[in-house]
Amino acid sequence: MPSISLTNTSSATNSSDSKKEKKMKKKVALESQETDPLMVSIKKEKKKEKEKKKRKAVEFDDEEQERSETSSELCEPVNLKNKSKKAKVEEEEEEEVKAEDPNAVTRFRISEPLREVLKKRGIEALFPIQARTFEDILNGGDLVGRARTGQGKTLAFVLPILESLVNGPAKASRKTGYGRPPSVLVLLPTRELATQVFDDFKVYGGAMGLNSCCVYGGASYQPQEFALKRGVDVVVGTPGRIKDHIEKGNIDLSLLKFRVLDEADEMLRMGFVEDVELILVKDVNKVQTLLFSATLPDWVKQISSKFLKPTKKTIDLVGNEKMKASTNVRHIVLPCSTSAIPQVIPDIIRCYASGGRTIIFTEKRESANELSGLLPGARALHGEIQQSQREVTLSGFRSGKFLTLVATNVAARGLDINDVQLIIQCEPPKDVEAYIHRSGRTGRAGNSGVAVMLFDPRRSNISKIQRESGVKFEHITAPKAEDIAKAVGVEAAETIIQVSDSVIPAFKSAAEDLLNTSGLSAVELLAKALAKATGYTEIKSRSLLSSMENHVTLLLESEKSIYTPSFAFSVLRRILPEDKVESVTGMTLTTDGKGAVFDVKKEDVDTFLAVFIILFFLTVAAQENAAGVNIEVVLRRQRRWQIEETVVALKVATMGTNGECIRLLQKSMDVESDLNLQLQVEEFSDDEENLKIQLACLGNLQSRFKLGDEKKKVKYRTMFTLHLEDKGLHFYAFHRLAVFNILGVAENRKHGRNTGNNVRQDDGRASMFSSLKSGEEENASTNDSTNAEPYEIPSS
Ligand SMILES: Nc1ncnc2c1ncn2[C@@H]1O[C@H](COP(=O)(O)OP(=O)(O)OP(=O)(O)O)[C@@H](O)[C@H]1O
Repeated sequence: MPSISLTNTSSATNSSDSKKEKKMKKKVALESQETDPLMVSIKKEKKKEKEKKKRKAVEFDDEEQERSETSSELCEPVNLKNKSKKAKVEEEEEEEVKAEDPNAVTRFRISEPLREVLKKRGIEALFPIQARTFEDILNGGDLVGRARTGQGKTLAFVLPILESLVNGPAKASRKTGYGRPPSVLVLLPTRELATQVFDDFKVYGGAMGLNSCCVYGGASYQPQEFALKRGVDVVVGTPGRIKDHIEKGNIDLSLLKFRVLDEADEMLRMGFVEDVELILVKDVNKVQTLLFSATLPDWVKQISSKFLKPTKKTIDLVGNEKMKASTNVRHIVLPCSTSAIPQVIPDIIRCYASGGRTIIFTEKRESANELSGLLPGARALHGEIQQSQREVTLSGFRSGKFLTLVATNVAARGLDINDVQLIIQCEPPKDVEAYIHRSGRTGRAGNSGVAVMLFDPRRSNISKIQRESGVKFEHITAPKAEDIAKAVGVEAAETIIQVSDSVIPAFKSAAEDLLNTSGLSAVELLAKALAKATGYTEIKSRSLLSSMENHVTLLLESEKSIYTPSFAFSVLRRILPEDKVESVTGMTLTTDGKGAVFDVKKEDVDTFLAVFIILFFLTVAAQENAAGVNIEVVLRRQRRWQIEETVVALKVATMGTNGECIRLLQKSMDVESDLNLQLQVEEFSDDEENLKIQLACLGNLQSRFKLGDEKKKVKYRTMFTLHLEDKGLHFYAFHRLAVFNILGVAENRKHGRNTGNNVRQDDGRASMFSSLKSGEEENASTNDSTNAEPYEIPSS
C-alpha cells in the first residue's frame, strides 16, 4: 500500500521506463473518469472544442500551404511558420488535456508545497482512490477505502491528512513546538511497510513543515524515544512497538487528530487485535479514523466498525466486481511438484521477468532460505532474519544489487518496489487475500506484470483462489527450450552485436579453428554461443505432469474404468518389477475414467513401453488380468493446459432418462445467485443405476444441494479438466478429495429406479471413495448408503 519515491528509482530504470510509467499512470487515472457519466459529458464537450480548434488550425495551415505553393519565394519561411503554429496548437492541447483531467492535482485543495513534491515525482493527477477520498478525508469524515493493489492508497490518506493539519480543520487545534504529541498515528502490519509509509510522510510532510517518525520492533528503542520526546506530528509504526511506547509514556495520544489502519485486515489477522484495540482506545468521536486495504473481508469490516464513527463513508473501488486481484497482472498457473520447483524457477524467470526484478513467495521461512541458496543471486527475506539484515536486503533489492528476492508473507503486503516484473508463488497461499496481495507486488501504478503460481496438481487447491479472487488463470506448462530461446535469445543476440568490432581480429583465428575442428556449421556454433550467453547450456526434458527434469509422462489406458490411482498402480504391478512401479510418481486419472497419467524416470521409459508391447502381442493369461491395457508416452503436449471448468464428479442412481436426471439435479440444487453452475453430462453408462454425471461448476463449489426444505453444505471432489491437443484427452488432477451428499434419499431403495423425484447419494461412488481411503482397488459393487453427513477423503 505505501509508496516509494518515484524519483528514487534504481539504476535499472532509464528515462524511457519513466516515460512509460508516466503514460501508464495517466491511464490508470483516466480509467476512473471513463465510467463517470458527468466526466464523460464534460470530456465530450472539451473534445468537441478541441476538435474545432484543431480544424481551424489545420484550415489555417492548408491556406498557408496553398499560399506557399503559389509563391516559391515564401515557401520555406511559411512552412516554418506552419510548423510553429501546429506545435503551438499541440502544446496548447497538451496543456488543456492536463487541465481538463478531472483528477488533475490542480483541481484539488492541495497546497503549493505538496504540488511541488508531487510534480517532482511525476504525479500530475490523482489516482481514482485518491480522488474519490480526498474531499471526504479533508472534510473530517471517517473513511474505509479499498482499491486494488498498486492503485495509490498510501497517498490517498497522506495528502488529505497533511492538508488538514496545515491548512484544514485540524490546523486550529494542532500543537506545534518542542515536545508536541503526535497528531497522526499510522498503524501497519510489518516493519518494511512502516518504513515505506514513513518515507512518504517524511517527504510530503517535510515539504509542509511537519515532522514524522517511525517506530517498529526489532530496532533499538532509544532513537525512537528521542524522536518522540523531541515532538513529532506523525508517528508511523507497527502495533506491538507503538503499544510499548504508549505504555512507557513515550507516546501521548491525547491530542491525536488522525489514526490510520493501513492493511487493516492483515493487522487484525496477525493477532494484533488486542494491541490495536488498546492503541485505539481514544473516543472515536474525538479522532478521525481511516482504514485502507486492497482486501476487506466482512469480518474485518465488522471488527473495525468499532474504531470508526457510524457516519463513516466507504469508498470501495473493488466492490462486487468479480475480479479482486490486480487487472494489470497476467495471472498464470503452472503444475509443478515440490521437488521440481528449484529446477523450474530459473526458466520461469528467464521467460517472464523481462530483465526486471522477481519476488518469489514461499509459505515457510526454511523454504525461503533453501530456495534463495539454490537460486544464483537470490536473497531471502522473512521474519526470522534480523531487522538490520532485513533492511539491507530490501534496500539491495530496491537498488537493483540483486534481482531475485525469496520471501515469505512479510513481503506480501504493500511493498512498492520499482520494476518488479514477476511474482512467483511456490504454492497456492492459504487464503485469497494472500494471493491478491502477493500478486499485487507487480503491475503497480498502471504498469504491467506477471504472476506465476506453481501448484502440485494432486495437492493444491487453486480453484478456491480462482473462485474467490475472480482471476481466470492462464494455464501453462514449464517453459521449454524454445520458449527460453525466444525470451532471452534476442537480448543475447543484441549483446553479441554490441560487442566492439575491435575484438574480432583477436578472436578471429580461434573462431576459425573452432569452425574447422568442431564439425559444426557457423550457424550451429553461433547457436551454441547464444545459448551460453543466455546461461542456458543444457536442454533437459521435463515431465508434462509435474515439470520434473528428466522425467517423462506416460499414459496408461484401459478398456475398464480406472476409478482410483491405486487401481492404476495395481495394473502396473501385474506386469512390471516392483522397483519400477515404486519409482512412478504423480499418478493422476484422466477425466474419461479410462486412463491414468504418471511420471517415470527418463531411463525407465523403454522398460515400461517394452512390457506393454509384449503384452499386446502375446495372448497369455496375463493379458486377461490387464485386459485392454496399453501405455504410451505423452509426447506432444499442449503448451497451455486449459481449465475449461471445475468439475464435480458425481454418480447418481436415479430414475428415468438422462434428461430427467439432469432436470432432477438442477431442480434439487439450490445455488447461490451469483454462481454460475451448469450441469453437463460427461458420460452415462447403459446401466441407469450407475449413471456417471459430471457437474461443471463454474462458480462457487460451495454450492448447496437442496431437496424439500433441507439444505446442506456439500463438499466436493474437484478436478481440473485439462485438454491435450493431440489426443483430445481430458486429464484431471485431483484437487481435494471430498464427498458430497445429496439429501432426500429415497427410502426403501437399494437398487433400481427411484420411485420419487429424488436423487440419492450413489453407493458405488461412496465405496469408491472409501476404497481410496484404504488404498484398495475400486469396488464397483453398489451398497446402499444413506449417510447424510459429508465425509472427506484425504488426497492420495
Ligand atoms: N496519482 C499518482 N500518480 C502516479 N503515481 C502514483 C500516484 N499515486 C501513487 N502513485 C504511485 O503508485 C505506486 C503504488 O502506490 P501505493 O503503494 O500507495 O499503492 P497501494 O494501493 O497502497 O498498493 P497495495 O495495496 O499493494 O499496498 C507508488 O509507487 C506510488 O508512488
